Amino acid sequence: MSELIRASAAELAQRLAAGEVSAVEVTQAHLDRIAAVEGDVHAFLHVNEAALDVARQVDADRASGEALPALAGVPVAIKDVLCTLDMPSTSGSKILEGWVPPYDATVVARLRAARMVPLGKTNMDEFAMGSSTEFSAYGPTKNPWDLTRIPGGSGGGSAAAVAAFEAPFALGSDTGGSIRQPGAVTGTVGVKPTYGGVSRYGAIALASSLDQVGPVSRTVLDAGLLHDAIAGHDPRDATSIPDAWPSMAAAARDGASGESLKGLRVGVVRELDGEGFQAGVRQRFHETLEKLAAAGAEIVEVSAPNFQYAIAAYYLILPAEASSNLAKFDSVRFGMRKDVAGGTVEDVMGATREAGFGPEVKRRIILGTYALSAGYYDAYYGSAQKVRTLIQRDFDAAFEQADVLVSPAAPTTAFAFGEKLDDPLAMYLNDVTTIPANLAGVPGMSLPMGLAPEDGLPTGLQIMAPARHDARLYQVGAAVEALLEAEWGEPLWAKAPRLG
Ligand SMILES: NC(=O)C[C@H](N)C(=O)O
Repeated sequence: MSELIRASAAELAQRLAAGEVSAVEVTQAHLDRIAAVEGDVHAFLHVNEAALDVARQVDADRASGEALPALAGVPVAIKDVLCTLDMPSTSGSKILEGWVPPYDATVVARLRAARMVPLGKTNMDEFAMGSSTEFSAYGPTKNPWDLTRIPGGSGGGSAAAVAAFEAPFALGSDTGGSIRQPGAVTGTVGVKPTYGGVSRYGAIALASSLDQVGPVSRTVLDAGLLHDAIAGHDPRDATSIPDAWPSMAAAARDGASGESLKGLRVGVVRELDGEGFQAGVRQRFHETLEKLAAAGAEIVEVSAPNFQYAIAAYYLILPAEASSNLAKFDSVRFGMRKDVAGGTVEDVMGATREAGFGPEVKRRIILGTYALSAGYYDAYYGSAQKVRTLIQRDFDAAFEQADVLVSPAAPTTAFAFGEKLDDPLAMYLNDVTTIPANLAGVPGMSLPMGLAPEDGLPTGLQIMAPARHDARLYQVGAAVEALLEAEWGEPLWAKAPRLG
């Protein structure tokens, strides 16, 4: 295994800038790794044939003395929910099989402007609906820690690619936990930025009032570097916040000393612990709290009584928005078309959607259409929106008592394939800790907090901050990471099976 694939993006950037290694060498090392482990992991739906050309151009420009951006030549993987001009973008669905968009998502354009090297498109649950990648129309991704287990979802491909050293970092999207829950179960770092912090232009929409694009990586600093590369105002996304953002990477560097933990008020959300949480996850969580207290943090218990309704509200709001967002897959404008001999336009649309959408997508379209139908609108969608406001108020109250809120990032470690496939509610419960942040628009980070004693699999700590205070997540996250790594003697990812 080349040592280049185990280097962080920050280290690669430094070595590239110093001329110690070329972008072609770094890219080739990752392509070799992809070739070696993809048969087991299946993190990618498409590997970028142009990756080496992009790398070669970076090397040529560097050789000619051109001043290049800091991450020039660093490879990155991209979740297939994001539109890419030169690669198919399927969102994990058959209905978009082979579809190559006519434009790049803004975040992808920003990676290109930063001269990073796109390695390919990563697997995901169809249209980001799921927590295991088992709903991908192209077969599941396997968890690099245990190939019989799920890598989380919907962004299991991005998380597994990073955990298996196929990419130093990757882009994901998080509507109810799709960056953070895969992060938790693969021992990686995942961040859902503040709603509006990162452009969604060219991100295939699931639920527009919840979706955010964000980074997945092996270190908090790397997540910050990628976050910085994609953040900032985009006039093409009406929900994009116009203000400038502080550097997340700088916050991570600043946090690593641990100084910021002194006197930090860490709020433990009572409702996100206890029943339904795996014993080993709870054990690691409470040990982490003890370590934070020993490092000078003040641990306070906070209550968010309406969080218990978050999943119920989410599964009305999300299907309502998704059913309307997915109406555009009508067989006329783009994507799959199933012709029906002698049929009407409606017949063709019906046949296409029947053939093109998988079971979870159909379930949510039916749920959403029902929730929005005349006579039920106020009872379901209207009530869910009111619950959403109550959850936002719970956050406001909690952030008066605490600077950050913490919980386990997922209730269990990675489960086995098939375990929750026939039980949608059991699948939905995976996001019990992550959904509140989406409903309120606040940022959340998941980072490794050790292996669960009963199964030796990664557990994740979630840190949440008030809206627009993403930098605080990085500062605190880097401090927690340094604290835990000092005790383990090495980062968690160093314990991952080598594969390949
Ligand atoms: N899209 C997400 O953030 C994942 C969530 N598990 C869902 O199925 O909606």
